[in-house]
Amino acid sequence: MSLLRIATRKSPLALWQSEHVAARLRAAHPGLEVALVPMSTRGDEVLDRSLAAIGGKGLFLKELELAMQRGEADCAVHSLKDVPMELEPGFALPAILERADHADAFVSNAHAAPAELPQGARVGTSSLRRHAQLRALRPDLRVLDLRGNVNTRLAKLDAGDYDAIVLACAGLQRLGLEARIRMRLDAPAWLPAPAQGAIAVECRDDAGAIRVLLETLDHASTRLCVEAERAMNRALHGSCHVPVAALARLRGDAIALEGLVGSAADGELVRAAASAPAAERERLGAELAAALLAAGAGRLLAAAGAT
Ligand SMILES: NCc1[nH]cc(CCC(=O)O)c1CC(=O)O
Repeated sequence: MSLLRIATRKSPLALWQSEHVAARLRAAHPGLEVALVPMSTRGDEVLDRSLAAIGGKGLFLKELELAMQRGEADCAVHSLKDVPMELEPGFALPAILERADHADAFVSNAHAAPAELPQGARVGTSSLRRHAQLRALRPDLRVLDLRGNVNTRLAKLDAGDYDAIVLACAGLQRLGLEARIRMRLDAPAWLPAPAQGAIAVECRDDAGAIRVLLETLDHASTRLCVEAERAMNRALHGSCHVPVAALARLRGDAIALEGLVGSAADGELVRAAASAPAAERERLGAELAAALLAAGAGRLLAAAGAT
């Protein structure tokens, strides 16, 4: 193979991530030519309706998968947290890159932390997971919808539409916007989306040579952790537009997994944590999901329309 074509969304973050994968591939495979194929997806175009209403986050992948099926691209780069728990049949994720910062970021021009927001302040996020955790911290906050790419969301904050917003640290760091982070929102009090901060590369599962090439970028310990997080998420509902958070960390040969299910309506959070040998990460994820359900998470998921 001499040319590898990477299908990518066109947002600045998606382009950064795809350029990053391209640079890593060029470094690992001298002589390989790598080109980006930027594409628009329905998830990027339809901004006036919620993602759930237009079919969930899989919409960000669909067009890229069609391009691979048509033979117009060899692989596609995604934020793993946007990849559905069940991949489309015929596709594989041969590379999960080393995870960047997994945490969420509190971003505000006037306030240094959620605790310092005035009573009834307006906080922007369209994530049920962030919404529920914000309401758990501060039931008085007014959580308002906020869609669009990272730069668009920051522009809306700067225009005064919100007193604060919550974004992923990883996205801000990749875009050179780390200075916008006022406070990291981190475990155990605050949990990220399953697989947040990890970049994944998808290809057709029948693309043997491409798979082998992409596998050179795979980061084993990141994969162990995000597979545990995704197993938990999969056992809870099967989609990704739900108030579910998870964080797995490797401690020697064991994985420590924390998870929560929340309610955006009233800020109730159901939490659980467990550890297991890394080899048993799928079982660990399923068992943590069962523990969350036993603690009442099913009612919160049903209320969020996830079941
Ligand atoms: N929902 C969009 C999205 N998908 C991945 C990231 C951040 C990068 C990552 O998690 O690797 C973001 C932006 C955000 O949540 O602020």
